[in-house]
Amino acid sequence: MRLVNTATATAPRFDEAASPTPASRARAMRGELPVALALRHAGVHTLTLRYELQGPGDAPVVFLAGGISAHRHAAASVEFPEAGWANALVGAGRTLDPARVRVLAFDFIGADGTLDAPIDPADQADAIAALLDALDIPRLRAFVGYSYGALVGQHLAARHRQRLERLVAVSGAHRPHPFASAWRALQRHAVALGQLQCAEQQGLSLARQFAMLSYRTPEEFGERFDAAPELVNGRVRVAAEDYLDAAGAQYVARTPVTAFLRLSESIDLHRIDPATIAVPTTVVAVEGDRLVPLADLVTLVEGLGPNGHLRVLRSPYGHDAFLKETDRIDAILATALRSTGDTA
Ligand SMILES: N[C@@H](CCO)C(=O)O
Repeated sequence: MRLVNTATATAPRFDEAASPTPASRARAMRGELPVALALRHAGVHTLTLRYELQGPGDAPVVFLAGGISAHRHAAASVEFPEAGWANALVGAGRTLDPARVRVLAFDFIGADGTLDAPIDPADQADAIAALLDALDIPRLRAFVGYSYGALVGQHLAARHRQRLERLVAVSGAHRPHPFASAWRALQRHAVALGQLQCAEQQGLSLARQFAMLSYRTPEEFGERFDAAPELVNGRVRVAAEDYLDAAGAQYVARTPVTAFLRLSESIDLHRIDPATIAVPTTVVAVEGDRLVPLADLVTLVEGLGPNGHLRVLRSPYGHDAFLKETDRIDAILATALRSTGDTA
C-alpha cells in the first residue's frame, strides 16, 4: 500500500443533520476526507475524498464503483433524493437494498478536475483503503465494480486483500484492449484539437460522442436510428446526431476537461496480473462489448484460477449493459453476494 502520511487523514466530516438516529435505521450521509496519497506515477498529492454511505450502521458494507462518469451518489435516499447513477440497482427489493446493506461509493480521485497528473487505477484502490480506514470499516462484504470500477476493484483485491470478502467485476479486464486504448487516445486528441481552437468544450463534447459509439453497439443503433437522413440548411444530418449531441452536452455540463482526460488515461494505465487478485471474484462479461472483449475476460478468469467465476450476458447495450440490464445484473449480484464462500 502506497498511502503515506495517514496522519493527515483527519476525521471525516459529515454533511447530514446531526440528529440522533438509531444505528440500525437506514440513512444516508456524505462526507469529505483530506488524504495524502503517493500516486504510482506522480508522487505524493494531497487530495479530498468525497463519499456517500447509505444504509443501517450495523449492516455489511458493499462498495459500489461505476464507469468514469460515476460518482458518490449511487442511489436516491431520503436525505439525498435525486436519482443516482445506480438508482435501478440499489433500492428496496434489490440485492443492494439499503435496508439490509450499507452501500458506500465515492467520487474517483481526479473526478473534480483538480488533479492534473497520471492516475493509476491502483491509486484509486489506495484511496479507497484510506477511506475505509477513516470510516472504521475493516472489511467490505463485497466490492462491486463496473467498467472503470471493475479495474479499481481488481487493484483493491490485489493490494488490500484483507479489505474485501469478494469482488464482482463487470465489463473490466486485467488490461485495456489495444483497440479500445486507440479509441480513447483519439477521444483525447479530439479534446486537444478543441483546445487548439479555443473550443475546449466542443472538443470534450466530440470526445464523449465518440465514446458513446464505443459504449453502445451497432445493434442498438440499428434499432433506434433506422431513419432516413434529413437535409438541414443544405447539409445531411443523420438520425443519431440529436442523441449524440445531447450525450455530449450532458457530459460537458458535469465534467471538467481535466477529469475526462486523466480518467480516460487511467483506464489505459491499467495492468494487473490476475493471479494477484486473491479473493473470490465473479467476472461479468457482455457479449458485444466493443471495449472489453469476451476473450479478455476469459483470460482474466483463467488467470484467477479457483477464485474466478465467469458470467456472460448478451446485450444490445454492449459496454453500458450494467446501466441498462439492471434486472439481470441484480440477479448476478444476488448469487455472488449470497454468502461468503459461495460461488456465482
Ligand atoms: N458510460 C459509462 C461507462 C464508461 O466508463 C461512463 O461513462 O461512466
